[in-house]
Amino acid sequence: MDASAALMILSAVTAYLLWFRFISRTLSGPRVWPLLGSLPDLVRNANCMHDWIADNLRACGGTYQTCICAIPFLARKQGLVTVTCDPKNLEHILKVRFDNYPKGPTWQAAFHDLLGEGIFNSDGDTWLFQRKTAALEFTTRTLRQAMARWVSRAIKLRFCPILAMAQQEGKPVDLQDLLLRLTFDNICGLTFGKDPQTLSVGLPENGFALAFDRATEATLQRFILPEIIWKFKKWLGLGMEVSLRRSLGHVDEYLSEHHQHTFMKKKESYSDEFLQHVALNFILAGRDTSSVALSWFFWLVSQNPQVEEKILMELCTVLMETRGSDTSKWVEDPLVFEEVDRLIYLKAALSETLRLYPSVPQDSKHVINDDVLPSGTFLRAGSSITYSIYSIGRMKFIWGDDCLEFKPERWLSNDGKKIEVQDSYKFVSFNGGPRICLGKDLAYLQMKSIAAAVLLHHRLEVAAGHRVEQKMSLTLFMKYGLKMNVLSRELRPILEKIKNGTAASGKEVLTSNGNCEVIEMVAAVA
Ligand code: HEM
Repeated sequence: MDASAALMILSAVTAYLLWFRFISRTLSGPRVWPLLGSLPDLVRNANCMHDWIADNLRACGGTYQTCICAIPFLARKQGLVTVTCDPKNLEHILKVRFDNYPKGPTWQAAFHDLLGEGIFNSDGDTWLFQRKTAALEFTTRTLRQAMARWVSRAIKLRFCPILAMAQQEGKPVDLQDLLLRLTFDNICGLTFGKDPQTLSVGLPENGFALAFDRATEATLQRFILPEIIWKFKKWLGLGMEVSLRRSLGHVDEYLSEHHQHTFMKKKESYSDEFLQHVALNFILAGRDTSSVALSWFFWLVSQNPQVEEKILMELCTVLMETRGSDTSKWVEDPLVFEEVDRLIYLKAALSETLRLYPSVPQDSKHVINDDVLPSGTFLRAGSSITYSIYSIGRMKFIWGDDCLEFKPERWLSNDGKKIEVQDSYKFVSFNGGPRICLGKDLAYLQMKSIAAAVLLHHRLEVAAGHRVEQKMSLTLFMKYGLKMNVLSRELRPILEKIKNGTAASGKEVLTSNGNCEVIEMVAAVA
């Protein structure tokens, strides 16, 4: 090697070391390794990513910056990542400077084959147009009634019989799988006007559901690789890209047979392809989110018997008022909307579940122009910012010292009669700002109906030896499902409690509308 080559190598190494020193100092957060950035830490914590991010955020006061790869060009181009859970920053990104923080090109490119330019995967005018059209539909009673109808039918005709059979046979069920099937059937009913009945005795496989799952999984793989690599694999037809292409073929086939959407179908100017993508976006939005929230809810309730008891006391009180004292009438039919609407404590318990186990644990946005967050953090144009919804619910500085406890009471007003309005950016499990979840009210209606029906009929306990762990995915699934034993529900002790509670306090505290008749009925039943 001659002297000039040695000098060049020495200069390159020195330049790199200076750059690395700069990067390590500028970025606060998890360790930045020479060349590999925070990649080794990321790999090491791959199985507990959400808790690892929460620990980092706790240590850094709510916001940190890191880089995936410390090589100068890559670090600048795509490696600089800001992670935050500070509600003020969230309000800034999701509302105040909404236009500066779209989903961005990386996200859109990865999801384009599956979701096209549907509402989940678009920005700017394309998104705004769909948002306005869908928002009109989501505020009508028709959609709410349709959801109530699809949910009630599936609960009565299929979900309850499957649980009753499991109870009779003494066999555990995978509740997460049943719930996924149930919410898939509901959302297909709502979107196509037809229930595919993937939740039926024998649990039949459904080609569309399987293809859809495979396509989502293959799409997620794209986020692990740099864009250029997965695009190259797609072009060559390699690895998961083959599976993605095949699955998308099946999905398209199904959609072209069933594309009678309940909304947007009236506007005949839309192309079939566009309408199919609209449908897929709604299925993705409304299926996994509600079912994983319910899985964590049933698990949390099984671990917190005092919460379960309060849910049941509220449920019995409402049913006593609406259906009388004959308890056989309580389980004949699922609850109707007016009954579901009165279950305030149940709604608080579901919100508390979503605070600790948000269905979408991390979300991210692209930075268009240089900006400074309210926390003082500088964001470079072209970088991305991740907001950790999972961490927001687990910070003492946001939710207090008891932030890790499951306490539905924190959502209630002092008299316990209504949900206390929370600062919206400390609870972003349904997102916030102009892109807030459109299905929030439908989701509560659906989740409350399902939770009420299950808890009224059954007591659930985690099957012996079953491990409840988080799966590292865009949605917070349980890695091994949720195996639960289904036991019968005995309502008598609850009714006794209502009776004694009322007698002891001498007040009508247990009637949701102060109706004295209820107290007499409780006495009669218990
Ligand atoms: C517990 C249940 C649910 C949770 C936790 C939830 C959460 C979310 C979150 C976090 C987003 C923002 C995603 C993003 O932009 O990256 C979102 C968007 C959305 N959700 Fe939900 N969702 C739920 C149920 C539903 C249901 C049942 C529907 C439809 C029937 C629905 C429809 C939508 C739509 C259309 C969007 C896109 C809004 C937009 O980009 O303008 N969601 N949801």
